[in-house]
Amino acid sequence: MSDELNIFPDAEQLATAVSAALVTRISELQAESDHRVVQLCLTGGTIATKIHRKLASDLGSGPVDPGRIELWWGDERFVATDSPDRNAEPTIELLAVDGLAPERIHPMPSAAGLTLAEAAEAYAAELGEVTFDICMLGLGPDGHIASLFPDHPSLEPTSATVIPVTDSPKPPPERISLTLPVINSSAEVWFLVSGEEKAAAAAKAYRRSERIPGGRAHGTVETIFWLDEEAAGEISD
Ligand SMILES: O=C1O[C@H](COP(=O)(O)O)[C@@H](O)[C@H](O)[C@H]1O
Repeated sequence: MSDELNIFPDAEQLATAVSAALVTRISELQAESDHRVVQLCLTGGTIATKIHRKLASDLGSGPVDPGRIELWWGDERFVATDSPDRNAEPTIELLAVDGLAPERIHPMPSAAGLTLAEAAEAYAAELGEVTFDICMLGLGPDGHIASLFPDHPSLEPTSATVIPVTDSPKPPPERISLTLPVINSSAEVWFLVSGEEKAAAAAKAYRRSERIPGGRAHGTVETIFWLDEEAAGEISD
């Protein structure tokens, strides 16, 4: 298990680099065999949205076969499907790349018909035994990843892969989240962090401080920190 740290001058350059690196990594994995489907878990958040914008054009014009990518989400806000607060739907709209297979796109359920607990169970059933090749994680200034918050019941040890989250300290209060065991079963975890307000959390995550959720997440093969200079401001090697 190894760590890599990549720092870029600003959020724009960070987003460009992450998108390009994703395209490279996905195409390497797909080159393993004609049938290789890449399991990619996306995150919500500000820097992720910038990356998805770049990815929309990079995926459509590069060596990747979009039909052999399976898309999952690390967390979701349990609100209406058309709410701007959702993580998945705005991303799916952005990533309208020819060739992406609709049956391989797995947004978490929205608040439409199911209770929060039922929605979490439904996503766990959909996910089954899937292991992510790459799990992307945003990081909050408080050190949260997905919808796992510090000093909050969402972080209690569990054998579940997906949990309902209530009383989220960050609105909206009801969410669905992958848990640490499933995140940490990913081959690669990529942290995406931008902005000065996240510098302390980024340093703690990089130092693997158990005090924040971000410090407890890692890949089984590799953990890559993608930061801009502001977010990297408190990391000293
Ligand atoms: O609420 C959330 O926040 C985090 C971080 O978002 P950011 O806007 O501070 O970058 C994100 O990773 C998570 O998916 C999202 O639901």
